[in-house]
Amino acid sequence: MSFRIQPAPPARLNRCQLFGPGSRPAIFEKMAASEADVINLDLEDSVAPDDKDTARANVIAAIGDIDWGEKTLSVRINGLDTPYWYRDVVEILEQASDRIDQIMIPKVGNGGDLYAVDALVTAVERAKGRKKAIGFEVIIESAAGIAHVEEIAAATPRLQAMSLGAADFAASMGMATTGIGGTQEWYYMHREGQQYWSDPWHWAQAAIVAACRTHGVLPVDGPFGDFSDDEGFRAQARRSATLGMVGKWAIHPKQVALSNEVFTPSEDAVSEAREILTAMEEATKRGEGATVYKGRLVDIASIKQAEVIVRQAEMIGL
Ligand SMILES: CCC(=O)SCCNC(=O)CCNC(=O)[C@H](O)C(C)(C)COP(=O)(O)OP(=O)(O)OC[C@H]1O[C@@H](n2cnc3c(N)ncnc32)[C@H](O)[C@@H]1OP(=O)(O)O
Ligand SMILES: O=CC(=O)O
Ligand SMILES: [Mg+2]
Repeated sequence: MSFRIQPAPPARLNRCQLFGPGSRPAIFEKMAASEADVINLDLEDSVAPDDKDTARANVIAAIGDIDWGEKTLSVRINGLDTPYWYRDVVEILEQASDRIDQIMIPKVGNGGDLYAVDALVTAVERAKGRKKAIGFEVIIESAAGIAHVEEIAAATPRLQAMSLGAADFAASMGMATTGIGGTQEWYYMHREGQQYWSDPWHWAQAAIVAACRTHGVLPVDGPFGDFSDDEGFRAQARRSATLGMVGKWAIHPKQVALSNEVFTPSEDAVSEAREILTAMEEATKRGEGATVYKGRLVDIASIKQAEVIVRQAEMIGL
């Protein structure tokens, strides 16, 4: 046990991040009207190379012109391996209104990548006298990214959130699939004529959650490509929530309600968590560190578990 106290992540909702291409301004108002906690206007992979300049201009205008309500507003810039990213950073910070909350940096490979973006962002913010320091979020979506995940989580105090990007991750790892998240046909165990599907994303998700929790960053599950498969999305999101992730991307508006459903604790879960806290308060008054709740052990660790759910419920206002 370290003497260091685990830092709290940013106290804001991140149950669903809705993405939309910066080259498709007709959907921006629809994104703003959605129930997503976070909006990601994309300049990266959903925008064709010839549209990069127009998309950047659309996004810069939309940041100030559209009423984004209480949402966290984020722009996904292009990767550091492209000729576009520095202009994304410079033009957004020179021209966009203070309504932007964060930029998302894709395909981060090590802590030095974030140092480089931080240096550029800091210089432009100072030059323009911007009062609101912009936050960062990153996507772990390469072999290098997952190999250096803890260094990345620790790289800058600007970092708020970290997502697993299953599509690029699979490509970078050489995984034999074109599926984006969810169950993979060939990833199964075989016993006595039966197949049992396992979860190829689990180990990377667990590494991301551990790095994020160590450094006070929000861990988020990325895209689930088959937006016709609601049950597949739910199952993926439930596994992520169980592992400690706080939310998931929506790459189509119909995934927003599914994600909010999974990452909002149910009434039963919240009542049970509150009852555990009460049971432990009473146990503490009796001088006991452990007691029985509904026929099972609860102890001081149960207080911390229950507090995770109660804190989330309080943020949502349940
Ligand atoms: C996989 C790796 C990644 O990097 S994922 C992150 C980057 N990708 C993206 O940002 C893609 C985001 N999604 C989209 O571009 C679109 O949703 C795609 C998947 C192309 C589907 O668009 P479309 O064919 O218009 O869908 P649809 O006809 O079913 O739309 C129904 C109504 O919803 C709207 N809509 C569509 N997409 C969005 C969105 N992202 N946000 C908000 N609204 C959206 C459509 O305009 C349509 O609205 P209406 O009913 O006509 O009023
Ligand atoms: O950017 C996201 C991904 O899955 O790739
Ligand atoms: Mg990607």
